[in-house]
Amino acid sequence: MLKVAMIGCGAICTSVLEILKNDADISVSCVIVGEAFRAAAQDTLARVAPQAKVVTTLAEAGERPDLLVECAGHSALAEHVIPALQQGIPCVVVSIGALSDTDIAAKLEAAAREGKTQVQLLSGAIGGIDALAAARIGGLDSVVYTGRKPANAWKDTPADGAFDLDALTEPTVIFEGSAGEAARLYPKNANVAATLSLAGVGLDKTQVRLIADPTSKENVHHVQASGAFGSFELTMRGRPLAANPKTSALTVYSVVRAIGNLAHAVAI
Ligand SMILES: NC(=O)C1=CN([C@@H]2O[C@H](COP(=O)(O)OP(=O)(O)OC[C@H]3O[C@@H](n4cnc5c(N)ncnc54)[C@H](OP(=O)(O)O)[C@@H]3O)[C@@H](O)[C@H]2O)C=CC1
Ligand SMILES: O=C([O-])CC(=O)C(=O)O
Repeated sequence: MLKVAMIGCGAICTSVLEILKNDADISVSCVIVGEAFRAAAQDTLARVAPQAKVVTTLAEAGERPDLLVECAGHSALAEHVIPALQQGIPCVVVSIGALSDTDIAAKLEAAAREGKTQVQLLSGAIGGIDALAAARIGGLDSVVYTGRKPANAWKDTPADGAFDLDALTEPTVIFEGSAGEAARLYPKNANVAATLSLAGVGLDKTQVRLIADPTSKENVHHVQASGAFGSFELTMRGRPLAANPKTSALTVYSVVRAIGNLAHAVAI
């Protein structure tokens, strides 16, 4: 039985817990939340993971998990993931854009080395990371990423104000630049851009375009990569989660897959 601690009790975590409650090989022992979120998290866990404690730090849980799963936000890496790695607890994370801060990226790697363990950067809402990371070994020439989401997915971002999102009638480019800049400006919407960069040509060289599309009901991720291996082009049309239109449902399944691969006898 794999004992799992989770960080964040939002859209991804709740959907992950709903799926995991039927898996006899996995037990979620605690969910780490911010102090202000304790009561709401208790209500959620009563429904989807009654055995799990609500805590604000891993230390408060009083027991060591086999795995720490981050599905909270960029700040959770410094706050919870780095200390856990230092203690030798393996971690999987979805807030990959946090690594656009080179200080956090360096501390994450140093912590995993110190704890003689590993942090796995999950593919989340995007596919093809296996192909891209393999292609990088032969040498990549370019990676171009376009992220297109419905207009409401850009609420409470720098695009909200710079553009009148409610009044858009056609697809509108709200950002064009490097993946590093996209990840910093859009921490809840450009984790895919960061993931593609880290697997590919890096945060500065990965070209990113972000589009608010009032005609779309999907989160559409388009990637073009070329290099010594040849080239590929990929389009993912992700269904957004009802609880958070910024997040594609595939992110949930990516987390469940990663946990299952560590818990089950056969991994795929
Ligand atoms: N790799 C990928 O493809 C994707 C990655 N993501 C990442 O996953 C994150 C979570 O997504 P989602 O579940 O949809 O978002 P939600 O906003 O629905 O839930 C996130 C929850 O985590 C909490 N939280 C944030 N920071 C911390 C922290 N440091 N410690 C404890 N709790 C924290 C939030 O609290 P509060 O609201 O108070 O901040 C919120 O309750 C996104 O922010 C993004 O970084 C999302 C989609 C795709
Ligand atoms: O879930 C998605 O479609 C992608 C996303 O939010 C991100 O890249 O941060």
